Amino acid sequence: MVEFSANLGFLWNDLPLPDAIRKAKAAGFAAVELHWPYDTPAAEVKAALDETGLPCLGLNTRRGDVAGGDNGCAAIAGREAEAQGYIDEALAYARDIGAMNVHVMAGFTDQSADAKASFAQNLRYACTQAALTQRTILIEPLNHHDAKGYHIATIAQAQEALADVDLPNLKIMFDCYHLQIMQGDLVTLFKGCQDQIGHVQFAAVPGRGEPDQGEVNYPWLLPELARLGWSAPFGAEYKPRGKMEDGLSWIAAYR
Ligand SMILES: O=C(O)[C@@H](O)C(=O)CO
Ligand SMILES: [Mg+2]
Repeated sequence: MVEFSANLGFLWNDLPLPDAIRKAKAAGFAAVELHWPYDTPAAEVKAALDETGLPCLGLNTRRGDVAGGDNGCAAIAGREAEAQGYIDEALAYARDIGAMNVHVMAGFTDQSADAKASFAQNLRYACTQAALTQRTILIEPLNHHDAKGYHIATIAQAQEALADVDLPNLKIMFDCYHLQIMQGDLVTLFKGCQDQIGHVQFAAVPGRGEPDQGEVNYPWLLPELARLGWSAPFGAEYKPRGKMEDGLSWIAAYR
């Protein structure tokens, strides 16, 4: 059966994280994943995970100065100390709550050789630290409408970064929403990098709402990716169009 992970960066994000975890459990999700949980003590998140029995699949490194336009800084030359501080923080939080993946946010760059070198240096650091506790580091191509100028926007760019680093615990976050916008042909794209994928996410295109309308036929696509071998929960990373609970009927198409 296809299972889902509730991305609590978008779902129930008006609630304290422990309550959002309980809501995800009650709605039938098999896991949760987080964006930036740092305002909530890890012990509170861990207690809610233990209470519900839900695993947390991952969380992101901090983005830096968001009001100033940052979206991560791991590929910004000259900010390595800051980036590595965010990596340490994220890995410590992940360890405390038992999350196995940390998504390292690259930031906006000119994709110069310096940016690529800085990204590789920071990712090597992240992977080496993550390996000490058998964790995986993720990088995610983001689409050029929502995140214009983000360091990686395609699978080829992510694969180039993986090749530069060449460590087995660096994987790709395959977000169908971003990749449909940037590349399309999602099944072929998935097959071309399947062994390099660490997590799969999805949302409607366009609009990023519930995955029940738009360009991508998810009730066909997600079972197809499962048939091809993807067995972990798919990350429901969408922005509810209306009231959160009213939008959950999309799940019925998979039951
Ligand atoms: O797709 C996204 O935006 C997320 O997966 C994320 O981690 C933040 O950019
Ligand atoms: Mg995503």
